[in-house]
Amino acid sequence: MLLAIDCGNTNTVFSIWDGEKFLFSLRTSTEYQRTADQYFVWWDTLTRHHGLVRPEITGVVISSTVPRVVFNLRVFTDRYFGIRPLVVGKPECLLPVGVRVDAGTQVGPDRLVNTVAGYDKYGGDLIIVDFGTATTFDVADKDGAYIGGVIAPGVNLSLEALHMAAAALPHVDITHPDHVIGTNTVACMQSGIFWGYVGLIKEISARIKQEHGRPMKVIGTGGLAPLFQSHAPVFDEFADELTMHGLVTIWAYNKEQGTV
Ligand SMILES: Nc1ncnc2c1ncn2[C@@H]1O[C@H](COP(=O)(O)OP(=O)(O)OP(=O)(O)O)[C@@H](O)[C@H]1O
Ligand SMILES: CC(C)(CO)[C@@H](O)C(=O)NCCC(=O)O
Ligand SMILES: [K+]
Repeated sequence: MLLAIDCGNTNTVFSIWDGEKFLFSLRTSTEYQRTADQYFVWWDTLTRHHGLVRPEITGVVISSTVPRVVFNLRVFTDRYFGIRPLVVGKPECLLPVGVRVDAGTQVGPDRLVNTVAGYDKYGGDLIIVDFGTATTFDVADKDGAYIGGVIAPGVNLSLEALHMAAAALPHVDITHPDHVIGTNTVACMQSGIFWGYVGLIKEISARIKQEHGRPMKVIGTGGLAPLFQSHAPVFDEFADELTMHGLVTIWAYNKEQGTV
């Protein structure tokens, strides 16, 4: 079985791929101090909970937006599975799509993985909007190459920033507000964030399409994509677990090329 690990700035997700489907996902906060042994205790408890006792892991693929966490993940996979992971962004990890950006730019591996997944599922000329710690727009060209995009603050980060910077603004959770005109502080903040992001997504997508000059499909993914899509359709499609799909695709490609 393949273990796919997606480390974001907020959360780290482990998913087990049995060759045909994902069996389940485990989510933990991203902390570079977490040791290999701590990962194992967590892993062993939760895989048992899902009915797998010491699953036989034969491959590991990692995408990490936090370079520091990779060290302990490497120790974890080496110590407990005897495996050297394939790490997206490292020179030995080949990508099935091109990357055409300014020389010397370090593209976030999650964005490359999303682009690979998007191209595999939908073909080229895509805008992939991912709601994580940041809200990112990844643009895939006709041939699937990653050609750049947009980085905006994440939804929860924006709410947190309002709370941190203004003494009278509480911590609130994102939700779909019934009205645009808020009649209390929480409703005002929820409206600002929800409708503000709807506007952001529409405006940025429209401008990307104009600049790109060819019809494009807009794909939404990440924890908060369904909330937006269900109340204010801003995507052509919602893709669940797009990053995980990309990790499996990259693993399969490297297997084909003989790099793993
Ligand atoms: N209705 C909701 N209200 C608040 N948060 C939500 C809601 N639905 C999902 N989430 C959040 O979305 C997160 C899942 O999003 P996702 O995995 O795409 O990104 P992330 O883990 O927040 O960021 P990153 O991948 O950058 O670490 C969950 O951890 C949860 O906190
Ligand atoms: C933008 C984030 C934080 C989104 O997870 C990540 O992709 C990242 O750290 N990117 C590096 C810069 C870039 O992608 O251009
Ligand atoms: K993510």
